[in-house]
Amino acid sequence: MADPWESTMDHAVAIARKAGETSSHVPVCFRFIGEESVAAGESCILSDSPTWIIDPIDGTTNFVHTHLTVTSTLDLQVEFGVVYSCIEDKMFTARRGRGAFCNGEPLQVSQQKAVEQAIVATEFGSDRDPEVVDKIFQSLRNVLCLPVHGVRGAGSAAMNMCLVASGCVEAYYEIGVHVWDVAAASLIVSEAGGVLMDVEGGEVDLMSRRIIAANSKTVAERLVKTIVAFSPPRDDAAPSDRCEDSTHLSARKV
Ligand SMILES: O=P([O-])([O-])O[C@@H]1[C@H](O)[C@H](O)[C@@H](O)[C@H](O)[C@H]1O
Ligand SMILES: [Mg+2]
Ligand SMILES: [Mg+2]
Repeated sequence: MADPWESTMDHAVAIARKAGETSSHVPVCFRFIGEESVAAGESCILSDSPTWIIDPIDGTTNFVHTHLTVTSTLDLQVEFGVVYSCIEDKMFTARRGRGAFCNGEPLQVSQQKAVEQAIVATEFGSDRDPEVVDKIFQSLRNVLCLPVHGVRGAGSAAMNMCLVASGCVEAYYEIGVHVWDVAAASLIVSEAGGVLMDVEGGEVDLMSRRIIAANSKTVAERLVKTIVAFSPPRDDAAPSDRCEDSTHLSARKV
C-alpha cells in the first residue's frame, strides 16, 4: 500500500511550488505557525504562502497530569489535516475533497439532529478571569437545559472535534481556542460531513478563537442561540494585544 504520509508530502510540495511558481530545481518555501513559536514572539498571520499550522501537544493539561487524551495536530492550511491521538494510537487524517479517516477507515458525522438526543463536547478553556469563567458557565447551563443528552470534554480541542467527525458526539464548541488547536481538525470535521460555524452564527474564522463544530447546521444553529458569546484577543492580533492563558503558565512551571 502507498504510504499516505509520503503522498501527502508530495502533494504539499506540489502546492508550495504552484503558490511560489517555482521550478522543480528551486527549494519550496513553507511558512509555519506553531503554538510554541507564537509564544516565543513569532507572527501568527496567514498569508498566501502555504503554511503548516502545528500544535505539538494538544491537551497539555492532560499531558502534565498523565490524564487520558493527548493529541498532536498538523495542518497545511485548508489542504490537509492530521491529528494523532498518541495514547490510543489513532491517526485522524483529511485531505480537502478526499474525505476524512481514522487509521485509514472513513469517518462520518452522526445523523442525529435532535439536540435533546445529542452529546455536546466543550472545554472550560485556560482563562481564569472570573468574568470569562462566568460566561463559560452560563453557556454550559444553557446547553444542559436545552436539554441535551450529555456534555463531555476530552481535554483536547482537536480530539473533541475528531469525536464529532467520528459520529461519537454531535457537536463541540469553545471560546478561547487557538488556530493551532482547531485548524487540522476543522478539515477533518468538514470532510466527515460536519459543519463549522462561529458561536454567533456565520462562517468560522480560525483566528477568532471561537468555534462550533457540529454534525449538522441544525445542531450548530441551536448552539448559536444558546452560547453566551464573547471575543478573546484574536490570534493574529499584535503580540502586545495577546494575553497569556493562566493555566499555561502553571503548566509550564511543572
Ligand atoms: O494548550 P493546548 O493543550 O495545546 O490546547 C488547549 C486544549 O485543546 C484544551 O482542551 C482547550 O480547552 C484549550 O482551549 C486549548 O488551547
Ligand atoms: Mg492545543
Ligand atoms: Mg499545545
